[in-house]
Amino acid sequence: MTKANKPNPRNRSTTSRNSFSDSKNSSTPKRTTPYNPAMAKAKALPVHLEHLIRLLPEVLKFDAPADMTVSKYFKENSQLGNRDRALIAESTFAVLRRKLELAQYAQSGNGPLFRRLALLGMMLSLSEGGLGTANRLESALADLAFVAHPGEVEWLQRFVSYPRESLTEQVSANLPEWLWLELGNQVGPVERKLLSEALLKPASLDCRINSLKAKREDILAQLNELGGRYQSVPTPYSELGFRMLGKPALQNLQSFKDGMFEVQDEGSQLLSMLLAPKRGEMVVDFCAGAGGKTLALGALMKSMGRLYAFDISARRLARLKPRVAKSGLSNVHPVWIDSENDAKVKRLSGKIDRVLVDAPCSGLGTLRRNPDLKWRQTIETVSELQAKQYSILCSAAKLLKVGGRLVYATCSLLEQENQTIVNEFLKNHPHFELLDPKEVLRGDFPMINDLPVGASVDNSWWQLWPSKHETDGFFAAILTKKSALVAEKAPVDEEVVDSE
Ligand SMILES: C[S@@+](CC[C@H](N)C(=O)[O-])C[C@H]1O[C@@H](n2cnc3c(N)ncnc32)[C@H](O)[C@@H]1O
Repeated sequence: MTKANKPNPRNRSTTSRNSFSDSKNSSTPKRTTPYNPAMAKAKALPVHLEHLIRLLPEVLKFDAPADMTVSKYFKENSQLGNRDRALIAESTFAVLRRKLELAQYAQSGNGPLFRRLALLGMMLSLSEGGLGTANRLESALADLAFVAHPGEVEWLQRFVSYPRESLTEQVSANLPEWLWLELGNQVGPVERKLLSEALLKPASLDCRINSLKAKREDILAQLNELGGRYQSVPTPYSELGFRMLGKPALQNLQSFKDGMFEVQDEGSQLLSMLLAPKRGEMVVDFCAGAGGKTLALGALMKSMGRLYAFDISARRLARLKPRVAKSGLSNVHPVWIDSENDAKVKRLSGKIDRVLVDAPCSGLGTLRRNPDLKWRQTIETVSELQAKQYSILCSAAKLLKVGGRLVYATCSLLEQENQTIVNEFLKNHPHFELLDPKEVLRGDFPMINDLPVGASVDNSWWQLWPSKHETDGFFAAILTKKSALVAEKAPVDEEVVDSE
C-alpha cells in the first residue's frame, strides 16, 4: 500500500498568507484577534488553530484515511492558501504521530481538549521543519505568540521539558498495544525502540530523476540555485534520487511539469531496481496503482519492450495515465483487471520475463507519512489482508517464464504479510526458488558495508527500515521460476494447491 509517490497535501506550501481574512463560508473560522502588523510575518495565526480545532475531531474518528479527510476539509475551505494548508496538515499529522503521548499530556492544562491537542500539534509541527525550516521547540513556542494565551505558553513549555521517563515505553513509542507487542516479538525490544523513534519523524520529500529526460546533477544545480525550501541533496543510496530539505510546491516548477523528475521515496526507488527489467522484455507491474513503481520500471527499460500496469482500481490507473504521458514513456500499457484471476491475466500465462507484485498491505512501513494507519489497522485487518496477498502472489506467479524474476513486495513491517506469505507460496510451489539478494544484486546495486542495500547477512529477504535506511519500511522477496512445473501442465492440481 505504498503511498510514497502520491502528491500529498502535506507537501504543499506557497507564499499565500492572508487567505484567512475573508470567508464567504459562514461556518469557517474567522479572525477574532485584533489586527497587529507583526502578524503579517507570523508563521502561525489564531485562524490556523481554529481550523485545526475543527479538523482534528474529524480526522480522529478514523472513518477514512487522514489524508483524504484533510483534502476534503481543504476543498470545503478553499480560501485557505497553500502555506495555511501546510501548517494545518502538518499539525494534524503531528497529532496523529504522537497521539498517545499528547492525549496523556493534554489531560493536564485548561480549555477544551481539542484546543490543547491542536496547540501541541502546532508546536510540534513548527519545530519539526514541517514548513521547511528546522526550528527547535523553543523557537516554535515563539512562533505561537499570536496563537497561545500566556497560560497556554507556560503549559506548552512544560511539555517541552517534562521528563519523558514518566511515560510507559509503549506511550513514548506512540504505538497501539497490539503493534507494540507484535514488533517486540518480531524484531526484539532494542530494534523496536529504534524503529518506533524513526517512525515518529516526518518523512523527507524524496524525488527520482526520470533518466529519459534529465540528469541528477542538472536538476540538483537548478534546485540549489533556487535555494530556500528547494535546496536538495543526493539521496544516500539511489543514484537517481535526491532529497529536498524543504517541502516546496513542485507543481510550480517547470522541470517537474515537464516530467524530468517524480516524487518517490528512496525506498520505493530501490525496490523498483530489484526487478532489474531489461529493455525489450515483457514485464508486469501487477499492483501498479497510480504507477509510482511503473514509471521507475519503464525508465529502467529505456521505454522499450512492454510493461503492463495491472490494477483493480480504475481510479488509480486513471491517475497513472497523465503521469505516463508526462514521463515520455511509450512502453506502458495500463490494464484494468477485475481481480487477480481476470482472464486478461490468464492470457499472459508463462509469457512474462519479470513480474512485480507490490501487494496491497497494511502500510505500516509508511507510518512516517501515514501515521493514521497505526490507529486504523488491527491484528484482524492484517490477517484479512493475508488471504488476498497470497492469492495475488499465486496468480502473478503464473505469468512468469521459466528463468524469469518475480519480486513480491510490501510496505509492511510485519512478518505476517511478508515472510509468512512467501514461505507458504514456496511450500506450495516447489518449482519457484527464493534468490539471495546478496548474490543477485551484487555488482549492479548500491552497496553498504560490502552488502547490497537492504540485503542481510543472515537471510535471503530484502528489507529497508526507517531506523536504518531513513526510507519507508519495505520488504521484498526475489523469486525465480526454476522449471515449468507439472502443476502448470495440470491446472487442476495447481488450483488445489493455490486454494490451500
Ligand atoms: C501498494 S499499492 C500499489 C502502489 C504502486 N505500486 C505504487 O508504486 O504506487 C497496492 C495496489 O494493489 C491494488 N490491488 C488490490 N487488489 C488487487 C488485485 N487483486 N489485483 C491487482 N491489484 C490489486 C490496489 O488497488 C493498489 O493500487
